[in-house]
Amino acid sequence: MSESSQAIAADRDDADIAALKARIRKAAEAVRERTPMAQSFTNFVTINLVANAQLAAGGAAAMSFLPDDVIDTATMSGADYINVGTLLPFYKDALPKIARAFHKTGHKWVLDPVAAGIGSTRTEILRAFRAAPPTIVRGNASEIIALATMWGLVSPDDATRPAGVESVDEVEAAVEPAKALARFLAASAPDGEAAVAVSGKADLVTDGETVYRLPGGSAMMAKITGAGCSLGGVTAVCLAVTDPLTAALAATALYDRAGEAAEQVSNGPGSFQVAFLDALWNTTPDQIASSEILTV
Ligand SMILES: Nc1ncnc2c1ncn2[C@@H]1O[C@H](COP(=O)(O)OP(=O)(O)OP(=O)(O)O)[C@@H](O)[C@H]1O
Ligand SMILES: Cc1ncsc1CCO
Ligand SMILES: [Mg+2]
Repeated sequence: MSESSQAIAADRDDADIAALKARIRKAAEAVRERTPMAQSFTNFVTINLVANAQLAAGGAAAMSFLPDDVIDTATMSGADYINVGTLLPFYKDALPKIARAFHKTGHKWVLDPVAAGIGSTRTEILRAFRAAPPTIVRGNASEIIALATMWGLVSPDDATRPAGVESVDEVEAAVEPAKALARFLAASAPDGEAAVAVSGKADLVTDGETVYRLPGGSAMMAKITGAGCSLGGVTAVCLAVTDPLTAALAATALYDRAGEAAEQVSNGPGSFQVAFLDALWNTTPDQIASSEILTV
């Protein structure tokens, strides 16, 4: 590329990021104004943190494990959240049933594929979601790699090993799987829009075309359980008011800023979790929208 075309491309990138930040600000303001409800079918370990984080971020929460409850309430829920962290045998029927109902009506939902790759029940459930996919997948790097591999979107390599609930891969290793996953989700979405968010030291969000990187956060976020699970729930709150890419970016940026603020005023995991909820509450749409977003 010549120097002048490089400069034109850089200007276009700057304009795209500015437009995206305007959408993020509008979404963050809409969450505060409208208190959108995002219903969750989530794991037992972190269910309380998920609900509290959704409230602190400006949304409303409702938890259920009954397909009829979840499917009926979807009409009141701006977007749903499904997290497969702790599974029971009946989920094998319940979760695909819920996903199919959402698919039929075009209801938007966020999936956290916790521990993707571990156990035949979890694998069966995650495989079933391929035919009725979510709008956003949010996970750590290992989970994103495992899900994209399971769905046949990237070729298997040694990264298909079970990952547990903690990531054993760097965010960078998940770039191509995340893009492939986002393109697959977009192709299945009624309006052609979807996103994938990969959390870690530096977070990554993609719509399948562009890869956005969001630096920041706090290492203490990995020392409490459920920073990732609750980020999924807050992403669903944002998805209730905006498009998938903007929702994933807004929630990710909010978590990075809130993590930094909480680290400043806490002195261990217990006080960090409390300070983190306060920080979710106190982080402004302006701070969220001013977050650094890189496309290189
Ligand atoms: N080392 C780190 N530095 C900065 N931020 C981090 C770090 N590790 C995690 N985070 C942040 O913590 C949040 C959760 O990410 P993480 O990758 O730990 O999710 P997870 O593994 O799914 O968590 P869990 O399953 O416990 O809910 C994200 O907002 C991410 O940016
Ligand atoms: C610790 C743990 N085990 C199953 S789900 C969960 C929460 C973090 O993913
Ligand atoms: Mg997780």
